[in-house]
Amino acid sequence: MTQTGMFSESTRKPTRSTGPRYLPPNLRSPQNGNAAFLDAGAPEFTPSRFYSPQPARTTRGRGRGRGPRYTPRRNPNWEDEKFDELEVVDDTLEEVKVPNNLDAYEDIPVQVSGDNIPPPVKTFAEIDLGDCLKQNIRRCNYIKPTPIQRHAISIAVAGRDLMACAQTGSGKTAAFCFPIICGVLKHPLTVARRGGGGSGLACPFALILAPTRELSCQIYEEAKKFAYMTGVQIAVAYGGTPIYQQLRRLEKGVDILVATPGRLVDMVERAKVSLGMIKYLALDEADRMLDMGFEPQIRKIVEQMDMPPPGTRQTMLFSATFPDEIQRLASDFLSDYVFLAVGRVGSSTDLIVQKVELVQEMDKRNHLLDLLHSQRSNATPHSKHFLTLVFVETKKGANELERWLSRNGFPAIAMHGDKVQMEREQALRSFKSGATPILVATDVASRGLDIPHVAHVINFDMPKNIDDYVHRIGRTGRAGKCGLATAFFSDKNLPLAKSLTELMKESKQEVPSWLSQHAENYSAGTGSAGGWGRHGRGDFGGYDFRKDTASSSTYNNAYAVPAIDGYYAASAASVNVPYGYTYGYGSIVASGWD
Ligand SMILES: Nc1ncnc2c1ncn2[C@@H]1O[C@H](COP(=O)(O)OP(=O)(O)OP(=O)(O)O)[C@@H](O)[C@H]1O
Repeated sequence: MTQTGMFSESTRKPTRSTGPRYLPPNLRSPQNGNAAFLDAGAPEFTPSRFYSPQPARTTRGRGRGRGPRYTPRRNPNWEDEKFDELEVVDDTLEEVKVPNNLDAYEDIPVQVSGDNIPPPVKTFAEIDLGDCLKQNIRRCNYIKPTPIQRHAISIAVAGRDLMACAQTGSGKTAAFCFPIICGVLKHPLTVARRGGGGSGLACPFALILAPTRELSCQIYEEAKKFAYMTGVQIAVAYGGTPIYQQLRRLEKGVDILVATPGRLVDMVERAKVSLGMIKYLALDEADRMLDMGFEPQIRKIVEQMDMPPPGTRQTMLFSATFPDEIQRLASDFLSDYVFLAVGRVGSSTDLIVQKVELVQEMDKRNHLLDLLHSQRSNATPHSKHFLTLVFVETKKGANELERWLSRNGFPAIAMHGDKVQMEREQALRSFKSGATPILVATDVASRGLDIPHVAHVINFDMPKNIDDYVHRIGRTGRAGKCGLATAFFSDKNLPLAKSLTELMKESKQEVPSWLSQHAENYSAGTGSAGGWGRHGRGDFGGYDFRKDTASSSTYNNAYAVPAIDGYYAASAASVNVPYGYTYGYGSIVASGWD
């Protein structure tokens, strides 16, 4: 029998399920925007504000706080905004709030390589982030840093370039936002120098690039929360909406610009944005930004538009996946960088229960209906509010499935690149709020989006490669919560069998025997190594491609030290371990990273 009991393995004919379907704990028993720009009267900042925050409004923006009254110098360019309003408020789903469980990331091995690596921290308090930012970190309820944050923030605040890879939902956004905001606060620019002096040319100090409009907006919203009441000016630029509104905002001056590449190129070519002052450059979903689709635009932005060169600017690349060839390409943009991998590059988190079902193309719709009916009938008062994200291959397929699900009693909405931006945003809003609890999307929704309450990701059509699968399923199981991912695997997907098997094994998932068999047959038939060949060596563990080329003597300043509380603390002592150190379990250290 197949893993799911839905199909007979020998005939592969569908046999309707009679027994109860598997539902993971998160679906069973659940104890488990676009606001206007910046703060209410945010004051112009000065270096002293880095260390001396203005008194917080203790009611989180509602009414007056206690303590000494602070009347900030109002800047007419800033519109009133309160911290609470910077959050995506989804009152309808308030009752299903599941707390983050960041302890889930404690056991993940960490590998760091490079020269003179700054040691990690255990708490936010240990890093010199400034009082204002620290206060906002507390406001966001970030009690302690996740592993990627412990390492990356310390490395970035020390001024080092960074290529960082960590699992989906493990807090990479804050890992690049905090050092950037901290850097801006330490080197404040005058309004004129940041482009707000009426020159019509915005000169941001930091640039964060992301591949999709929705992700840019999300990073922008997050960054605004982190920079609340600091005076740091943040703006967003993305396509699909009138450029003039965004340009008007930029005319007021900007410290941190979050952008999609196309819209940014347009603005630079219109001489509305200069990249000449960029000190910090962050690429989120960096492997996507440097793959064939985006690479020419990124090269143009980074190499031909006045941006200071590597070494002068600080560059940070983040993703959950980092194929070798992209690492190689990315090194053009970096200078003496540290490579950081939390978990193995491109691995998935075992917080996500992965199910693979053998379903032929013509049976997929009925199979999906069965799955949704079963989910509905097993739902508890709590889990009935959870959201389901269904990935399909084509835009047309998304529209068709949306209509078909809605006709069959499952309210769904589609999101894809052929929809106008307003429709895309509307779809996402409706999904996030729970008004339409099923989103049918193409890969436009596969990366970076942090949507609370997504409990189930269904790969109705499998993606073309395993990295996309990792990002897609990563829309659930975030911030330490669990999630479920179901994949419909058909004959079309045989080339994916080996890498999927390996990914599942590594994430401690049960691999159906038919899938293992396909994996063996397919790689034997094609003579292909398949699987993790994308990382060059077919091994497990974080992997810095420089290890294949660098002489170890270049990287003799690294160290490894014993675990404290299940985590390894750094020691200043160099023990002359060639090329990098590894945090985590001994078994991982010996697993072939060196
Ligand atoms: N230190 C922390 N404490 C509490 N919550 C956190 C912390 N860091 C991040 N989070 C929360 O975890 C969630 C996931 O974070 P984030 O979106 O940055 O993940 P990511 O690693 O960028 O994921 P992806 O690879 O999908 O882009 C967010 O809701 C964020 O607010």
